[in-house]
Parts: sequence; C-alpha cells; structure tokens
Amino acid sequence: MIQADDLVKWYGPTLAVDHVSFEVAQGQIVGFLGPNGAGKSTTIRMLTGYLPATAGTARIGGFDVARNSRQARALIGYLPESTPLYPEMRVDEYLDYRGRLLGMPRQDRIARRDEVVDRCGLTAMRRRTIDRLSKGNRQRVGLAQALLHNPPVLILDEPTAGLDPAQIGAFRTLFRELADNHTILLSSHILPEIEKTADRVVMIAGGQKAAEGTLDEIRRQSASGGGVIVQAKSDANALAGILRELPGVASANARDLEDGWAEATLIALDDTDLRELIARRLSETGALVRELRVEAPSLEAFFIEMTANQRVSNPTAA
Ligand SMILES: Nc1ncnc2c1ncn2[C@@H]1O[C@H](COP(=O)(O)OP(=O)(O)OP(=O)(O)O)[C@@H](O)[C@H]1O
Repeated sequence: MIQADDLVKWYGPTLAVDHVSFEVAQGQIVGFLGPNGAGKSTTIRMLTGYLPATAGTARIGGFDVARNSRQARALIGYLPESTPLYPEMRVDEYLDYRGRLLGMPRQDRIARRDEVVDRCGLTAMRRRTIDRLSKGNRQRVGLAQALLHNPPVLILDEPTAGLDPAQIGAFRTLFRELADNHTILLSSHILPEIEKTADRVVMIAGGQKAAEGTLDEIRRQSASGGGVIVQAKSDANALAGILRELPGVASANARDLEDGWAEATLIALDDTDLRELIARRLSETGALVRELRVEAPSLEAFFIEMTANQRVSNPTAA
C-alpha cells in the first residue's frame, strides 16, 4: 500500500536519504525508526508528495506520488512533524476549514468532522480555541485533520514527540484502533514507542536503511553479535580503546562511572564468547575488573549501536 522504491534525496551537498526502499502492506502498522537526522522526515515528505525525490519512486496504493499526485494524496492522511494549526480557531472551526480546503461538500464535511472529533477523543474540547489545548490535544487535532477525508493510509511523523507518558499511552491505543482499518507508517526516534505499537519496523540511520522486519527478526539479526558488559577501573576512553583492539570485536563504547570505574558495552562480530580474552587482556594492562557478563541482545542495544554508527558514517547528520 505504501512503497518506497530506491528513494534518494540530496539537499545541496547533503545526502539526506540514500537509496531507501521498503513497503507497508495493507492493514499493517509499520514503525519507521531512526535517530534524529536519520532522514525519516525527508523520506516521509517524499512519500506524501510534499518533497520531490532526487531519484527513486514513491507509490501509494499503486499511484506514483510524483506522476499521479492527486490520486495518491487522496489516499493519504498525513500528520507532519509540526502541524500548521491556527491557534485562534476553535477545534470545530479548524476542522471545517480543513474540510473546505479539501473540497468536501458541506454535509459530508460536517458528518466527517463529527466522526473524527469523536474518534480522536476531542468531543469535550471541540468549542475550545486551539491555543488553549495541551500539546497532546493539539496532536489529536492534527490527527483529526489527517483523518478527515477518510483516507485508508496514515503517515504520521513523530506523532508523540514531546508528549507525556499518559498522552503517549492514549495515542498508542488510538493507533491500534486505527490499525483495524488503516495502513499506518509511524515514525519515531524512540524505540519503546514503536516496539509496543508496530507489527514491523524499518530502521534508518545516516540516510540508509539499517534493518527491516518484525521486531523478533530484527532482534535475531542483532543477536548475531552478542553484547558483553565490562566494568573496569579505568578511564572510559582508555577502556574502549583496549577493547576495540581485541580480535572478534565489532565495536566497543564506554562511559565513566563513579570513583574511577568505567563501563563498556562491546559487540562481538559473531557468537564467540569473548569474556576470557577480555579478562586476560585487561589483567595484562593492570586494570581491575569488577564485572564481566554477556548481555542478552536487546533491540535497544542494536538501536544504540546503529545510532553511534550513524555519527561516524554521516557526520553531517548530527
Ligand atoms: N531543508 C533542508 N536543507 C538541508 N538539509 C536538510 C533539510 N532538511 C533536512 N536536512 C538534513 O537532512 C538530514 C535528514 O533530516 P531529516 O529531517 O529527514 O531527519 P529525521 O530523521 O526526520 O530527523 P528529526 O527527527 O531530527 O527530524 C539531516 O542531516 C538534516 O540536517
């Protein structure tokens, strides 16, 4: 239903999206996950037809968003990262205005407005002006406008950014309800948000697709290099440096703890248990070790790893 086919976007000298392809099948809710600056908004804006791609094709329901923009857009409900709301308008008034912009006939407009107000939990505040709404409720208004023309596809760019945990929980429930009769692409830079909502995940970092699949599949991919946690009496940089030199180590990152201790997280290239090697090497350097354990691979560790790699490979995407 949503198809990104080899999408590329250059902003002047910056390559923001680098040959990204993925699909969202009808009825699925797919999380589009990546750190800040990964290229999520740029990809989404190409998919929704708001930004021309430098190369590649975006299709919605089979319609090329560049060539058949009207048909493609009619299928999409889009909630941009910051929705242009009019603070002085009342909720009802704003939705009515959006309906007019979409060319909806009056009766249809009113019926749909009432439906989306109810669906998005805005009934109690429909006569309030937008500037008097909390951030969570403003996002509900943004979502309501995206649903107004009853599109089968929803593309939501960081819809829960800046909301409190209770509001995030309410949105999560709403997304699951909407997934019953919508195809949804939902972007976020926060893994737990996606983890609890999406059927599948597309991960992007430094403009490139880093992983794709169900959460279990991605967990298995990340499991190929198991993690080891090391706590040693050392400076964090020195510890990471020593560990990175060891054979079989894909990466090592460390942080300082209290009283001269540091903790490193090391990712192995394969399934080899590196603990003995680590213990020997650290004892050679004279660094005292107080903890050395294999950590069950988590999606979070994979995501952190991916984020760190982005910084190295794409310094422009800070
Ligand atoms: N209009 C623009 N002109 C130049 N560079 C841009 C423009 N918009 C985005 N970029 C750059 O393109 C890259 C991808 O940005 P994008 O906003 O798509 O990422 P994102 O994953 O949505 O991040 P965020 O969550 O921070 O919005 C970044 O390096 C960003 O600085």
